Amino acid sequence: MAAITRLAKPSSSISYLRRCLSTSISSETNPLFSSRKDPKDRNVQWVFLGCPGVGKGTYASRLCNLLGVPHIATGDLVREELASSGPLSQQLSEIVNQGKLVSDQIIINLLSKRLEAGEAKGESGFILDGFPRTINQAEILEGVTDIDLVVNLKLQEDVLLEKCLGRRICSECGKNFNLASINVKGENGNPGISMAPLLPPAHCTGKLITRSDDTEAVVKERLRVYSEKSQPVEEFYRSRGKLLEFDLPGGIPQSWPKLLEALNLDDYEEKQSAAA
Ligand SMILES: Nc1ncnc2c1ncn2[C@@H]1O[C@H](COP(=O)(O)OP(=O)(O)O)[C@@H](O)[C@H]1O
Repeated sequence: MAAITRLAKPSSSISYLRRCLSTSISSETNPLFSSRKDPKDRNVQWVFLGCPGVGKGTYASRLCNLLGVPHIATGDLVREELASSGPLSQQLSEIVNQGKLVSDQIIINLLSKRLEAGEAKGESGFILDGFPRTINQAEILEGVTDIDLVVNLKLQEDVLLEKCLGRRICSECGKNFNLASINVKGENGNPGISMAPLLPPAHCTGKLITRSDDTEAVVKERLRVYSEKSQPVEEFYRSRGKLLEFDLPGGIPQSWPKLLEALNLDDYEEKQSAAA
């Protein structure tokens, strides 16, 4: 990922990226494109798409543990910046708490810093969660590196809202839990869905917090913004033959094995646990 990190350092990273990308230098001679390695010689470069509350973070982080790649969630980068009370903090808090998207420029800068830090630690490959979220971000990413696969997680909208409202985070260990108990009956040929709550262990129970943007009004706005700005990103990757659609059949116990199967990783998990 040297390309993105090197490109995005200047504060005007997007216009800088655009300038670089519009040059007609070939990929062999342009060092900006040196990260376009043969997929055989590097770890996976995947993207997770899906509406707020669908479980991108849960499944992306599990896959990252399995595949040994970093889980890079731009929402986490935004929240870290918010918590740091740095110069961007106030501006970001207003945007996030209205359910709007942060500017592409700020996101690219946060992502670049994260990739640069990872590169310094010798990280290779990634699963991106929550990026790209606009066509502009998708084009920028496409311009600097190869994405092998895009997983599009899907759940019906009423379930998404319940899941966001039930979401809790342990303020000490940072783990995510969910208090919602979902039981939707099948209707009009659509299958029903059940998801058991993901309850915290006793030592986290008294330390649970709710994200400030997980209120009903803000979640509804985030869902609206997703369909306006991020659904076109699904089409962007679909038309490039990279999109894997995955309808979650239930909670983690039902969905995780099916997801591994869809990714042809069911054998991989068995081999990994046998080797552990
Ligand atoms: N790629 C991005 N582009 C613009 N804004 C982003 C991006 N990623 C995260 N954000 C901001 O951070 C907030 C939280 O992101 P995230 O944790 O991914 O939420 P969600 O649960 O809505 O998927 C978003 O509502 C948005 O304001």
